[in-house]
Amino acid sequence: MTDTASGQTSGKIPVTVLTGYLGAGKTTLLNRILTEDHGKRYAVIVNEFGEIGIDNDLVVGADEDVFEMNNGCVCCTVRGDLIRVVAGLMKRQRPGKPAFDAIIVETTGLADPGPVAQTFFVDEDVKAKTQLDSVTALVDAKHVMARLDDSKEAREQVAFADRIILNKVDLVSEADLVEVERRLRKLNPLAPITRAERADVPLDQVLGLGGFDLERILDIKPEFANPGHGEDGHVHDEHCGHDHAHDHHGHDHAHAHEHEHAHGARGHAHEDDIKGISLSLDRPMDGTKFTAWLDRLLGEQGQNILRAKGIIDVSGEDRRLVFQAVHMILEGELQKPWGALERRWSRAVFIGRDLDEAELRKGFEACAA
Ligand SMILES: Nc1nc2c(ncn2[C@@H]2O[C@H](COP(=O)(O)OP(=O)(O)OP(=O)(O)O)[C@@H](O)[C@H]2O)c(=O)[nH]1
Repeated sequence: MTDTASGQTSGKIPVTVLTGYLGAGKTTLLNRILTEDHGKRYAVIVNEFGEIGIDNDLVVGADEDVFEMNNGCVCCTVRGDLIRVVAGLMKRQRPGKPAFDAIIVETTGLADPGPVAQTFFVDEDVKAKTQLDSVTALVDAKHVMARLDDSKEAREQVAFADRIILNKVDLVSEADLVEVERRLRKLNPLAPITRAERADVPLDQVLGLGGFDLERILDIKPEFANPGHGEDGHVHDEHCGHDHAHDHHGHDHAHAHEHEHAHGARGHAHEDDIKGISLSLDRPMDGTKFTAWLDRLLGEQGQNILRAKGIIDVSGEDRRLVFQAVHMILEGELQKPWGALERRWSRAVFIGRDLDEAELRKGFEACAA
């Protein structure tokens, strides 16, 4: 029986999983959910973007309710992590006075959402206390067509979703939107598609849907709720193992090998040729130099840069400079001031193909004031 006011079913905490490729708008939606006046308290689980923390700082109200899984990647190492984080959250709940009403999990843009959703069906403790409410996929209207061509993860995210939010409609024409919608429909005929700008969807279209459709997922992935290899307590993720012959969640062997490779790479990316590079600097940076460097970099290599994000300590400036890019589309602004006791440092993450780490590091460090 569903209690529609709370979205909860039989006292279990509803869980919403947000997926979508790098830069699609997941954090934008999350921040809307956290700032909108709905009288609910959400526990948020985010997955760190690279090896240094950035995402956590970009989520509003991050101090209190945001829990990090920073083992790199939700898909392959974090099912165990997710179980631990959820178990920890459950300990904070008190009968009669819940600490929060629902859990939102933001997955990394390179993950197949399957294993994350599966966690809510496989682990007994988690299963007893939570209920997967829905999987919502954010789609970047401008870049999604290319990603559907070249990324298996991007296709899986769309195919797996209970609801699709076609975001960034401001960046493309109506004709292109219709084309994108047709393509999404082919991959996922059932999920409602909602157009959005800055993820401005009514929240009741994302939260408390009671929409996770296990039967549909079992059609796509019959092993979903009954993994032979990942029994209770088996928290190490089985795609990462090298000794099992069966195709566990629709991942094939080639994928397992990609993982092997990627584990050695910094920032742990998924697809073989994609890597994440984390840069940091403990000295203040020259704002003008940094902006010029970033503009030039995106101009020259924007095709290959799937995603970039950073928080920069600008010399002579009390506020932190936050920048984000998806390919060549760059946004940057001065945000909240550094705290009096806070460590001021600059950090940036670039995820892309054919990136030259040494060159990037040199360019970044040359922007020191
Ligand atoms: N023009 C435009 N930009 C948008 C829209 N929605 C989000 N953005 C921008 O797109 C960039 C990526 O948005 P995020 O919300 O951080 O994307 P994300 O999916 O969380 O990204 P990852 O966590 O890196 O995978 C940011 O610079 C946003 O400001 C939109 O509707 N239109």
